[in-house]
Amino acid sequence: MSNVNVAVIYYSSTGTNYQLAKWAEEGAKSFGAEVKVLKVKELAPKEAIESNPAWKTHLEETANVPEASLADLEWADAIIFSVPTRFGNVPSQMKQYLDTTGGLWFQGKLANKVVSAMASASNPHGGQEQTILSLYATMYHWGAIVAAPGYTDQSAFTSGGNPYGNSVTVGQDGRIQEDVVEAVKHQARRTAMIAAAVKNGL
Ligand SMILES: Cc1cc2nc3c(=O)[nH]c(=O)nc-3n(C[C@H](O)[C@H](O)[C@H](O)COP(=O)(O)O)c2cc1C
Repeated sequence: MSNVNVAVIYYSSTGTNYQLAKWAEEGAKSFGAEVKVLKVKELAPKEAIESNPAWKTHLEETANVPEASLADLEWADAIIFSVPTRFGNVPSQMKQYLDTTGGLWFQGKLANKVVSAMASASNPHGGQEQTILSLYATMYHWGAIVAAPGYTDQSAFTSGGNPYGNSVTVGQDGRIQEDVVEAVKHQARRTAMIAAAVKNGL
């Protein structure tokens, strides 16, 4: 055990970001971290969900995944986010969760959290990088330490090479087009490793 707590917090309508979160869980666990995979609360109207069978199925399949709370943020030394793009921004479900963190921020309890993020879109250039950067803007306000993967591992060169955080393209068939498994695990391990250094060194 590395005495580091990692929260992997995601939003997913149709499963892509849940899959990224699960690979990140494996990566952080391989560092010896204690890991929680947590979803943010679904806020979409029932009619919208019912109109998309893949969305409805995914929600049912992940009904047992716990919802992220503010206590989870206090517990976590490192947080890895995963979100689908919404026109280059984070989904409103994730934004709503982030908007509940004002109290923790005010008390200084989000400072020095080590964070990184992942994203997905339907198109190869559909806004993955911008979505991650949009999320990082909030992290800078938190006083968090952004542990972007950069090109710190060979896996970056076979996974699409997004240095801000791993990202994927999801085809019409719902499948992830890039081979990002090792790169996601590396990102998670690195985020946990930097959190351990911060926690044990500060
Ligand atoms: C409101 C909305 C906006 C979206 N905007 C974009 C976009 O600008 N570019 C793009 O490539 N995909 C866009 N998408 C597609 C999603 O990013 C894609 O369905 C998602 O990455 C799948 O992730 P998930 O399976 O975890 O839900 C959008 C989807 C929705 C519902």
